[in-house]
Amino acid sequence: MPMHTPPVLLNPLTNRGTAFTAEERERLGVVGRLPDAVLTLDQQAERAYEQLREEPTNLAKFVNLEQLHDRNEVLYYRVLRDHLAELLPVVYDPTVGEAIKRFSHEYRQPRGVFLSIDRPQDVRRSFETLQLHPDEVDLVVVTDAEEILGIGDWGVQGIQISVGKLAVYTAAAGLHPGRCVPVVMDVGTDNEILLNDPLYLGIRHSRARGKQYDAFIETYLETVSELYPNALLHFEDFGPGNARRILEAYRDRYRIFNDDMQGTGAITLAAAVSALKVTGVPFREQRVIVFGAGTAGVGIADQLRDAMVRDGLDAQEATRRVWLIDKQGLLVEGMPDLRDYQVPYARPVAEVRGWAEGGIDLLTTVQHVHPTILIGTSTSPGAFDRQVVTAMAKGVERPIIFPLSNPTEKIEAMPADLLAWTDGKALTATGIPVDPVEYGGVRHSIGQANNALLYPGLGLGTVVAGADRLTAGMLLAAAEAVAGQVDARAPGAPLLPPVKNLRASSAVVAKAVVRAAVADKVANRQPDDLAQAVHDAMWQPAYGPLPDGQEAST
Ligand SMILES: NC(=O)C1=CN([C@@H]2O[C@H](COP(=O)(O)OP(=O)(O)OC[C@H]3O[C@@H](n4cnc5c(N)ncnc54)[C@H](O)[C@@H]3O)[C@@H](O)[C@H]2O)C=CC1
Ligand SMILES: CC(=O)C(=O)O
Ligand SMILES: [Mg+2]
Repeated sequence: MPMHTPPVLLNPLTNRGTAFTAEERERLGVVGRLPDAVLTLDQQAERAYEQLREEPTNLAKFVNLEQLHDRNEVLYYRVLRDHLAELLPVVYDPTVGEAIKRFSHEYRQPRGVFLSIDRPQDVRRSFETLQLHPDEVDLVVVTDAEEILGIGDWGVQGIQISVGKLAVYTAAAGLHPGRCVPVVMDVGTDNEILLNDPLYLGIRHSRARGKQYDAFIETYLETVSELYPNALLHFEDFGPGNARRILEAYRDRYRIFNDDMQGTGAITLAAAVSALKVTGVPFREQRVIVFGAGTAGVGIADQLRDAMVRDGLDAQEATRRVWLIDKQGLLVEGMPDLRDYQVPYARPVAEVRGWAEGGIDLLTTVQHVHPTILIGTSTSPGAFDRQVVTAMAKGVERPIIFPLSNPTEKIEAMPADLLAWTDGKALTATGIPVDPVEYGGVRHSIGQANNALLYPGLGLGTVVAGADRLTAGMLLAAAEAVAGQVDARAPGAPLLPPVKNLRASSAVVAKAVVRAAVADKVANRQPDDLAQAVHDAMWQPAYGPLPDGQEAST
């Protein structure tokens, strides 16, 4: 018989390692299987952090933290919570992009659920292996990895974005890690690097599309919502065609959320609300250019357009104040390659006649439109260059410029350049974390307009309300709650709350979301004491009493 290791030490949700007391070691049958000393969680956290600091690169830190995650979840989240601003860029954006590219080579052990399009009959039993009851799951994050961050198709390796998004939900908003499930739908990959890599761990064929793909999505949604009827179903980093199609087809039937469209739209709206408090110019007078008209770009366009409608414009007037640019240039009516979701924003031919021969580029559009807001969701690094930015600054006193592409190597412009080119006037926020910038004797803190600053509180609010659906009202409430936490009018102040306050910020967002869910009549719970209910729902990384039934295991 092989040597036995007690399961309590192997399960990261139960393992406490050297923090098990003598009495617990006795009770759990692990006597003699740990060194003698009994450490506190704080001591363990100090040691884990020390080990982490010795790692030479962010990728090595990522691997170190994942191994800790696989050994002891409480300790992992304690370290993450205590050093959130420092470690969020390691477990999430931008390092997670690097980890996704390296997944098959850095692989240590599985985490999450791996669904294969070649075996749709296994979807149900794959989830059943988790042995979770219908009321034991709050959240399922799934990706098909077609458009991971700005780095494209990474096949099965995209599981790490589901894991990373969930780490943020727990660290930032206290979603219980044992009630959250990361999933990858492996539908094949068109990435030749992966298909030709002998160590690639996913299915070795091109991406399934059409009927087979659609049936797989349907199977997924039916199965997960039947097994876990209360769970929020979060979709991440699907390709532009599928992301929107899935949300629109199923948003009325299932409790689904597309983070790249809805979360990004809402955090960008929050940053814009904050910036307009500085400029004093209302939404109905904004002129917006969105550069990169894909999942995130059009999600943002929709949110900003809706803000203009709330500010008094009719839908058509509002749409006319948003200019979308994609690979072919400014999107103009009648272009043969427009995607269906881009069509409403395409400009009339008459408007742009004489602007340019052929495609109309960003600079030309800026020179004609005099935008007040410029958004980057293009994955095109450096696209907001000095010429574009100075042209924009000629037409507006305080240019609002959000280069949102991730990871770092994809960003349209760095804030230091934006501030230098506009003599410190730019109001900016970025998708990646950026250090403060000194300019003109002012220290400018740069808000992180990343959906991670919003979706944790949104998810927590949805869970606390027991909401049947995630409504537009809940998204708007989340955006307003984020914006309400900052006053960007002081020189150099950020447009968004800092990451180090994310836990408190998420609680504020969650309360606003519960109120909106009640107002939208989708809430199944309406707590009398909302602040307490949100606080109680937030899982803390601490060793409580051992759960009932956790006895010596063989
Ligand atoms: N800050 C945040 O919270 C978020 C940021 N993003 C970032 O936005 C970027 C786009 O992501 P998705 O919208 O999901 O991808 P997507 O693939 O749906 O959209 C990208 C769009 O940019 C266009 N594009 C590519 N090169 C271009 C160029 N040179 N000029 C103009 N347009 C160009 C593509 O044709 C496509 O329509 C990524 O870098 C992603 O990391 C996405 C979601 C959230
Ligand atoms: C932040 C995020 O969701 C993205 O870049 O895709
Ligand atoms: Mg994403």
